[in-house]
Amino acid sequence: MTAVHTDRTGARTDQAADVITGARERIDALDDRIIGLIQERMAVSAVIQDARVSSGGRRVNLAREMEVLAHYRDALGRPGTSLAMTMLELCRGRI
Ligand SMILES: O=C(O)C(=O)C[C@]1(C(=O)O)C=C[C@@H](O)C=C1
Repeated sequence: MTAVHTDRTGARTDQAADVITGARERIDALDDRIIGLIQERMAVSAVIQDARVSSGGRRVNLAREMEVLAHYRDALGRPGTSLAMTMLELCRGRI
């Protein structure tokens, strides 16, 4: 690769392109696992919500959602709150 060439990695050298390609494969594998965990979380959340609704309760439990939001914020900072909100929307739909 010449110094001015950029391939789909955006790298300017073959060495950097190899590092990026390898790291992207790891990211793709991690994303597959993360998506699988999210789907598993959605299924567990549905069990909880169904049990609550079947018992006459409400689908949503805001006190518990505050705990979930705090958990993500404490671990990941402010963007963690946004991530948790998206996760909750995936698990219980929009409110
Ligand atoms: O923990 C519960 O009570 C749930 O229903 C699970 C869950 C969640 O996905 O974390 C989903 C909906 C509720 O509003 C709160 C939390």
